[in-house]
Amino acid sequence: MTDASYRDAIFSTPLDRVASFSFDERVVACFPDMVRRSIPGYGQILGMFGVIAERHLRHAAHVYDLGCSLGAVGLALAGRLPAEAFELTGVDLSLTMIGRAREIAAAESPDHRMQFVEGDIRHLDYRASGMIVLNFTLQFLPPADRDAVIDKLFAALEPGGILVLSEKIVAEDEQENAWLVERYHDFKRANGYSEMEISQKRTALENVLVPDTLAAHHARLTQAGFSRVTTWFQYLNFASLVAFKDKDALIGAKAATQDA
Ligand SMILES: C[S@@+](CC[C@H](N)C(=O)[O-])C[C@H]1O[C@@H](n2cnc3c(N)ncnc32)[C@H](O)[C@@H]1O
Ligand SMILES: O=C(O)C(=O)C[C@]1(C(=O)O)C=C[C@@H](O)C=C1
Repeated sequence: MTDASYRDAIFSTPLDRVASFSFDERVVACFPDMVRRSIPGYGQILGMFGVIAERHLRHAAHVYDLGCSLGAVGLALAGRLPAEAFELTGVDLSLTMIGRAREIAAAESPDHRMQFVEGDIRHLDYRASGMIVLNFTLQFLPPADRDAVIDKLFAALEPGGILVLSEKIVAEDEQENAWLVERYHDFKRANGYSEMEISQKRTALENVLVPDTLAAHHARLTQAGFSRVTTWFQYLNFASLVAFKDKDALIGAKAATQDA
């Protein structure tokens, strides 16, 4: 990205009281560095969105990027697909994120049709879409609100449509989960975070980022009506799933340049 991005040092000094994590201006300023050093596989997941879209997106279809932050999903698609291939709407609760996303998209992909709107993905009137992406967003909704959002997204998807859902996850087995969390903290150490940063961020995320199990994600997506759900990526306690609206979605994947 060409934007000025600062190194994430938000939890690097001792805090008397660690406030709940929020996507405020300090987080926006260091967000690219924070996600790169905190989400295992973040860059690899982004790199696959264009590849998946090439195979499943109807020509000129509408795409939603929900909880878009600085618009990385749209930029990833724009890096791979021509301007006429899709139209994208990014939605985020944080107006600061949306403002920066608009600036970055205008600078980096001025020819692609991408708009960024402030909004709560729980209360949106969704338009028909070929692809909907939730890249590390559902985990921030209160658990009780998650089913209804996924139901709405299923209804908004066109025939042949896909939902891509990336999430921090919790393993059902307690020991397996402890191992994954410990290795995740090692991953953060290896990326330059101190013990204090790791522990204060953990406290700040309590009751803010509430992870589900992979089984719960699969069950929710299946319950909403998706015909097929596949976990296509997992790196420690971070995973990405793709949910297909229709039964024949797998054989329905098209050649990269072919129009639907
Ligand atoms: C971890 S970030 C997403 C990262 C981003 N998708 C990416 O790929 O770089 C989570 C985002 O979800 C947004 N968010 C949380 N709850 C939301 C809601 N109810 N409606 C819209 N956005 C929400 C936050 O403001 C934040 O920008
Ligand atoms: O730092 C952590 O512990 C995380 O869970 C990473 C995570 C996420 O998964 O969304 C949490 C908050 C920030 O948005 C960036 C990354």
